[in-house]
Amino acid sequence: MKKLIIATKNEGKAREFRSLFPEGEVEVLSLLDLEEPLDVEETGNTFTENAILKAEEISRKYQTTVIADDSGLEIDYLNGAPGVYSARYAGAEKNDQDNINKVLKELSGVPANKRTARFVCALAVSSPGKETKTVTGTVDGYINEQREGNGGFGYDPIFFVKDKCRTMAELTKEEKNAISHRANALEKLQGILPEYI
Ligand SMILES: O=c1nc[nH]c2c1ncn2[C@H]1C[C@H](O)[C@@H](COP(=O)(O)OP(=O)(O)OP(=O)(O)O)O1
Ligand SMILES: [Mg+2]
Repeated sequence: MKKLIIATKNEGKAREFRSLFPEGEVEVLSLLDLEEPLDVEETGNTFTENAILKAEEISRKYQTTVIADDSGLEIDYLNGAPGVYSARYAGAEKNDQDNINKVLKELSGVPANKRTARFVCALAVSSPGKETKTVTGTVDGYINEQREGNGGFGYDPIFFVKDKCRTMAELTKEEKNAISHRANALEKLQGILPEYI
């Protein structure tokens, strides 16, 4: 079976990638399945730059095809923050609950029509001896007043999906996979992926 490493230490992302690839066709591993994985520093100014950094470094180390995902939340009222700092918004320990609390505090009292936001996902695919390619996917929504739902990960409990009238955390796995920024980006990658795996 073809093997693909997803250059992530985020269990939520790894779970979604496993379910986005048809079972039995591609074996999807993440850095959480490997011993002593590298920690790639995210020094880029954009999601795309960070995805390239992660994909190329991990692909070089394991000499195999790697997809990296750099993603996050852009809130218009905060001029695009937390953006590339989404994971470390409330501090270096990358705590989802602290990050959510910080966003809710910053948007406290802000009316519904000014709470527009989007999730962005940049994917980079890298393979030894091949040119790295990137794609980006997005999904639009609003920042909810409080947490709702237990599904997903990260900022999902406060991300109200425009087209679903529920938060991302209230959607089933299948519903999220049908509309998410990650699924949207992966769809764009499908056409070129066979050249890499
Ligand atoms: O579908 C999503 N639903 C909710 N939140 C999400 C989603 N997708 C990204 N996010 C948030 C989580 C984290 O705060 C940041 C990603 O940061 P990002 O650096 O790309 O990932 P990470 O550090 O958790 O793992 P890694 O770099 O090992 O892939 O955006
Ligand atoms: Mg990261």
